[in-house]
Amino acid sequence: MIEVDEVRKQFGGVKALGGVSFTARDGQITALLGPNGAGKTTLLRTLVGLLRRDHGTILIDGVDPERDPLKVRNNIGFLTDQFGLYERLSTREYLAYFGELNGMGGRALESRIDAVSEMLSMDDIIDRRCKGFSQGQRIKVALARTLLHRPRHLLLDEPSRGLDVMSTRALRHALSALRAEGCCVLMATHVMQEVTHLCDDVIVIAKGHTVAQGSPGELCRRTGIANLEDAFVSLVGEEGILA
Ligand SMILES: Nc1ncnc2c1ncn2[C@@H]1O[C@H](COP(=O)(O)OP(=O)(O)OP(=O)(O)O)[C@@H](O)[C@H]1O
Repeated sequence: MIEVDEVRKQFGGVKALGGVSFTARDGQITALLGPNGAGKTTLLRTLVGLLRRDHGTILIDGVDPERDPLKVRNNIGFLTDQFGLYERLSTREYLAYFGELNGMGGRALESRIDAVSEMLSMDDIIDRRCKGFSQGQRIKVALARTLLHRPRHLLLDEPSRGLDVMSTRALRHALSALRAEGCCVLMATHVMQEVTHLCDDVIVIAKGHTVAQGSPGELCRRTGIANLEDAFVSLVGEEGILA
């Protein structure tokens, strides 16, 4: 479970997070929805301890990432918006390398690589060198790396960007399977269809503040608007969209 209370973060004069509070539960996929610049990436980076917050409380299964970063990182998979692949390595070699860094090895690592490759439909790229991979192929490899050590918490920054229809479906199936295993998934996205069909809970943030939290149905009921996209626009306001 991820518990966030009144988290603030400022970069010089830019207030990226002005007071974000929410709870993301185990066995649920929680969407982080917000206009460009709302603070989603900053929030995810702060949750994994890559950025220090200025104010507020963060607990990942009761552990503060600033107090015990190693414990929290062992318990989290983070798909960032910036990732580097090692172009001279094949996907399998790349995953084996990061698996070993996470303390995995031997047959267990080999079969986990096979399982993740199957989960994300990566047969065509698993034994190819990463050099020249398309954006969608690169995201798949990064996602596979994120899932390798079976993290209890999964933080994803726009995971479906650049993915084709089949890969998007594979991603949805993978996330549904992880939810069924009790994983806590927190996912920043701009794809409303994904939120409607996949997510149990939605956190709406605008200008660094939590505006609302609830299921897609609850947000529609609260705003009196049947369509989630229109409900979202109503919650953040035109000002939020243009910020
Ligand atoms: N390292 C940084 N230095 C200065 N400003 C930053 C830094 N990182 C983020 N910001 C600013 O903080 C605000 C929030 O940015 P953030 O990337 O978290 O938004 P986002 O919700 O992820 O946006 P998008 O949907 O466009 O990816 C923006 O105004 C951004 O310019």
